[in-house]
Amino acid sequence: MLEVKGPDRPATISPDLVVEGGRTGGPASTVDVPGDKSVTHRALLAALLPGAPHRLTIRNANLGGAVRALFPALRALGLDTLVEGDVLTVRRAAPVPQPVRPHPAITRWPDGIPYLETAGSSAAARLLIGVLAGVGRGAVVDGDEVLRHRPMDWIVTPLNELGADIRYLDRSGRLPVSVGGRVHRSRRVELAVGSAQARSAVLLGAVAAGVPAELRHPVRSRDHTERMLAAFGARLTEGPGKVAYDGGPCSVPPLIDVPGDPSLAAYPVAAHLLRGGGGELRIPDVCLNPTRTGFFDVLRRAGAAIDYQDLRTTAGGEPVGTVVTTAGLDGVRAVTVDDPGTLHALIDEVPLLAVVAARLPGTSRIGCAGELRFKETDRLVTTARMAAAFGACVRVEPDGLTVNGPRSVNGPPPGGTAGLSAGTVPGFEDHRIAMAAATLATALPGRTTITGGACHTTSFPGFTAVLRAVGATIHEVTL
Ligand SMILES: O=C(O)C1=C[C@@H](OP(=O)(O)O)[C@@H](O)[C@H](O)C1
Ligand SMILES: C=C(OP(=O)(O)O)C(=O)O
Repeated sequence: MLEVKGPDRPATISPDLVVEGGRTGGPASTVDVPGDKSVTHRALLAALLPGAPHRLTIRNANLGGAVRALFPALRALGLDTLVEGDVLTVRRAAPVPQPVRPHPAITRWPDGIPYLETAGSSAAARLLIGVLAGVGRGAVVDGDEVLRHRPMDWIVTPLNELGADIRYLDRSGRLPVSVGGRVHRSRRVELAVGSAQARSAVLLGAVAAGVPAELRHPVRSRDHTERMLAAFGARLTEGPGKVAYDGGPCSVPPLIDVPGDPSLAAYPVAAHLLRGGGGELRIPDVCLNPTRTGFFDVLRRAGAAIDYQDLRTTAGGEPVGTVVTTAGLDGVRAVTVDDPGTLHALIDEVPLLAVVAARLPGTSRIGCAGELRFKETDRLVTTARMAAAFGACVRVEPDGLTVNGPRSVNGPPPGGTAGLSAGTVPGFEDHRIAMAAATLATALPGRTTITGGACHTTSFPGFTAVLRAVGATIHEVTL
């Protein structure tokens, strides 16, 4: 029996998701997905950079739980957030203190600095710590019970090398931390992990402080921070394995447009491919930054009909276009991810890629994925357990997953289920696991219940509506 490592998952707190699979209606030929979560986080935090406008408007914002997790912390720092449709406005306002989340070992919190807490969002906490260290604003940064188990030394060690004074208030390497001092030493720092959150936190710290720095990194993972800062006028030089900042100024514009989230577009694309039967699906205005398109690129290389059209570049420096997919997996081969760059370009899509791979003939291998053990759950283990509940054969390796699909070299029969069946499947209160399960379930005849599956709102508000638009029958069950 596989164990889910890390913190005990909370008892299911989200409603279940129920999918009546195999009953596809007439799918829409075009669907939209929300704005990108990573770009929205960065745009929001830009409001804390020196010289940021008094009023910052973010259009097409992702308004899922992970982004909203930043609102109370920003409010405590004197920035109010106003949501109108998918437009997010950040304005200066009187600070509103954030209530302290009880902690089993801390009864007295540091005096005189605000307590900031970003619920379960690690991107929010890590990037916030970087910006605070850069602007020299003291604060306590904390998270929920799950986030308190995720590694923070990835950012604390390099930021302290640059002169910040970030201290662990309980366990070493974990939240909560106090942020003090200020980035002031110009250094070359080596990042231990490929995490884009780590690189972004340190880069934001250096740029917010106006202190030159060179960051050596093992993988060029998502580079939205670099693109955004460059669009703001920061002078960054990039080379293999490094990014350098010269200490010069940058200026935050009053309006930031967020492109569609490719990690979210992956679900309707996968549902459409799994459903089969031809027919074209178009998803416009998706961020096609190559550090994010790994899911599509890997499947394209394996023979899936996925195309990019209407390509252009936004003012923020992000490539954007329409993702066009033709339904069906006929002739698509097993997939292989064996380099860190590709893995990081699909890091949040690994659970989804694994369930798609369970429908591909032969053995698929997703490697270089050790960092997935430090997400909301150990996603190598939770992916395997979720997939096993459908009857899929997914093996956890030290650094990834091996997925055994059906044997036939000709692929599964059209509309066949490759030995997978609907049933009750754990969602582990992890949005990526729950959404991958729901997507596979759309293609399997019968009813699948994903326990706690409605946690998809963390990153994908409107997930059920988008799946319905591509023909799925899906609803939430509130007990
Ligand atoms: O930089 C970001 O916004 C993110 C980077 C990734 O995490 P890591 O960079 O830690 O791999 C990703 O999993 C997360 O959803 C968002
Ligand atoms: C891992 C994720 O986010 P974070 O690391 O910011 O919690 C995610 O959205 O899948």
